[in-house]
Amino acid sequence: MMRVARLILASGSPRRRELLAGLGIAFDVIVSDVDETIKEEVMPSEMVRTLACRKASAVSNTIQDGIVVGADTIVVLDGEVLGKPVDKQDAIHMLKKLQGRSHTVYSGVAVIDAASGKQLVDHRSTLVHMRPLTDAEIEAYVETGEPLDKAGSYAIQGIGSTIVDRIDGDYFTVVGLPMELLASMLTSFGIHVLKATEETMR
Ligand SMILES: Cc1cn([C@H]2C[C@H](O)[C@@H](COP(=O)(O)OP(=O)(O)OP(=O)(O)O)O2)c(=O)[nH]c1=O
Repeated sequence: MMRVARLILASGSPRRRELLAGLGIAFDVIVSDVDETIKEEVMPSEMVRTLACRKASAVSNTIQDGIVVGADTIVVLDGEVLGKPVDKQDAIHMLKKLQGRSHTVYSGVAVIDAASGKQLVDHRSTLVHMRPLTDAEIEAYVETGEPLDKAGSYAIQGIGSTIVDRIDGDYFTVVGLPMELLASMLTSFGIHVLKATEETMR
């Protein structure tokens, strides 16, 4: 039988958990409390890479063995970084800025082998075109509660699907975990998604 190293998702995001579960590979979830502030001015790509590494290493530092995956997602409009809203007012404010315009979603992924310390980090970005929204629509959307734990205050996979006109790029990057990128990174750590799936189906 093929040896599959213990895979660990260093994320409290239910979306990331569901996406990884969709690959059919067993994994554990270990969530750590990391400081998500970055002091220096950095490019958005650098920001999501740094935070993904911070999340993965916070977990890999606490274990001896395992392949740890961390990720981070931000929304960027005209150079302004929109993270998760602090409250409903903040969510309304973000959506008023995003409506009727295009923005870029950046997702960083870091994979660390806790035993060897080997580390890979990369990112993807996707352009999202949001349709124009009335103030009443924005308020109704925020009242659903869906925007409150999402970068940019919307979820493309949920009710937010009705406010996105179209995207240019990878859908999973917007949801928070670029799957094609992750699978290719895992290959470098000996975890072959398609081969592993074949094994489990036998
Ligand atoms: C834009 C967008 C973001 N999101 C979510 C994905 C992430 O959970 C969240 C961005 O916040 P993150 O700080 O990247 O992640 P998190 O705090 O939820 O989880 P963790 O740090 O433990 O991994 O926004 C969606 O679910 N759908 C979307 O369309």
